[in-house]
Amino acid sequence: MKIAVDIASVSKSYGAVQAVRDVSFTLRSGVVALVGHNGAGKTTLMKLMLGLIRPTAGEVRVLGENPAAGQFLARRRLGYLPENVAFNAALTGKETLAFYARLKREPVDKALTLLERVGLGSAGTRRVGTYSKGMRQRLGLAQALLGEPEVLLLDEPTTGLDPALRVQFYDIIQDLAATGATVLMSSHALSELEERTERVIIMDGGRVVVDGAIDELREIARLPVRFRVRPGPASLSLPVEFRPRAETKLDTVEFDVPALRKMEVLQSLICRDRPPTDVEVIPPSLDALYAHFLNDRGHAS
Ligand SMILES: Nc1ncnc2c1ncn2[C@@H]1O[C@H](COP(=O)(O)OP(=O)(O)OP(=O)(O)O)[C@@H](O)[C@H]1O
Repeated sequence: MKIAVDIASVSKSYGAVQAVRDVSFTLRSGVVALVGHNGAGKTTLMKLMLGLIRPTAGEVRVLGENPAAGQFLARRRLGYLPENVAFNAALTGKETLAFYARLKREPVDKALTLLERVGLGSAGTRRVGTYSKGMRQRLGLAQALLGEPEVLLLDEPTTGLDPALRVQFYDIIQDLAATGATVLMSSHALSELEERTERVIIMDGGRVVVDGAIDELREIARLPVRFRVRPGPASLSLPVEFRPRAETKLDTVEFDVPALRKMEVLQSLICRDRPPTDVEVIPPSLDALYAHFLNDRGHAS
């Protein structure tokens, strides 16, 4: 699989502010989440990939080219949805998309089919000034999808979308990733990323704190796993070290077990004379992993 984005020892300072510090990673096809507190450097990294700003040190390559070079031919193969989409309120959705299609030298007819794809088909003739925030966000996504980009950079794309639209949004980007595209999205909505990204890059203070698949992050963090046991008619006696959590529901018992002892505890539960009627083993969530990696660095989560 070819490398679509190559960030090599990249730093970016704005005067005294070090927004990005010695960051290196590569992106191939698939969906990658870029997460971190406000000001962690996520947007700055995306702007570097777009060639809107130049690195203070290091090298950025997107689709084999330097995006800040005068003739960045790969620009047409890039899509970008900024954090705050701003459109001309006087234009209709169709006119807006046609305008961006011409800028990107894409056929306008084909571009307009994207309005259907993001669920704005019937609102295409309405002026953007009358759109809700979610509708503007979807128009922004349609603009970013122009020309079936090979690299799609999305800055907090699901802000303002209701739960049904979020599901639709993830379906669209997963379809695109399935065709071999690279999708990098920054987000604060960790719980919805968990099932939908193959890899997570956590940033803090301009640096990459950890980078990997969620299971790899779990492996590194070694946070306890949660057991949720339905004892059934038999009462559940637990070793003292596994004290039930206070908020346990009436018919279930929940307790935390060190990751390395998961199988041993599971086996001891199942091999009882009267085993529980149900056992759920819940791995640490992305929220918990995020708090763990950032707390390690002396932050409150
Ligand atoms: N044009 C600029 N001039 C000066 N400082 C800037 C500029 N752009 C960003 N910064 C600073 O660089 C740091 C990183 O900002 P950036 O916008 O990349 O963070 P972020 O992770 O995208 O944050 P958020 O989640 O709030 O969008 C912040 O301290 C920010 O104030």
